[in-house]
Amino acid sequence: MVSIHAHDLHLNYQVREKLTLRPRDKRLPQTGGTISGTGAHRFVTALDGVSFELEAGDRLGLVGANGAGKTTLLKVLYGIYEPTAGSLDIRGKVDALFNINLGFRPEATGRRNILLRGLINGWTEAQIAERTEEIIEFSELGEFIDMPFKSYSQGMGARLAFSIATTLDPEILLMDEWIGAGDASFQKKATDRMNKLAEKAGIIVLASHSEELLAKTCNKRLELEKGRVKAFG
Ligand SMILES: Nc1ncnc2c1ncn2[C@@H]1O[C@H](COP(=O)(O)OP(=O)(O)OP(=O)(O)O)[C@@H](O)[C@H]1O
Repeated sequence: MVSIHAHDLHLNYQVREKLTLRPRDKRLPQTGGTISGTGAHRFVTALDGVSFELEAGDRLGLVGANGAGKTTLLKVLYGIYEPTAGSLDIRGKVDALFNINLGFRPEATGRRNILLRGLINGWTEAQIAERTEEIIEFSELGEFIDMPFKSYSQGMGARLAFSIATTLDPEILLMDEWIGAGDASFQKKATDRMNKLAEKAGIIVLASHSEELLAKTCNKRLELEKGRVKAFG
């Protein structure tokens, strides 16, 4: 059974800076985490005691102002960053759709990128071959699937990335504001597919600034403010 249990997660980024004689600006920033320390020991606290639990079927919407910590939390859940403190227990295979173009070869065709992307995600060639037609069909890219990825528009890239990431049955899918790139008809299809995925006992975590999208897609909401949980429910 898939689940995510996060308890009191902290994440500090260390930011090395040259020493300057400039006085520090004492104004509190409106956006971003909390800055502390000086010189080579400056830190940004991006996550500050974040706790929540998700079970199979949950679709969590992550909200918060710019710099509130949404992307950082997704990266901690994906294992890119180790939390500075706190505990994280994840059951299930995690896939992520962060930057749409990340992991795509611009010179390779869409079809070849399906194979490469699938291999990176740990699928066998046979598994990928079995699903390739379904991926192409869902993406509605038609003949463009045999054109190089660099000839795609942003929305076309988003269609392909989403189709690959969701066709290979992820157990836990993390997404960062990707969906805005798709047009209205694709967003509708994508929302239906995410609902089906979540019904198949998966977990979806989606960071977005669109309340409308989150209301359509998610059953839970976690609001971050300066790295702290402002509301969860
Ligand atoms: N690599 C990094 N080094 C230092 N600080 C960082 C780094 N990445 C993010 N931060 C800081 O961590 C805090 C949280 O950033 P994060 O990208 O998680 O915010 P976000 O909620 O995703 O914002 P947005 O809505 O703008 O995408 C910010 O204060 C940011 O300045």
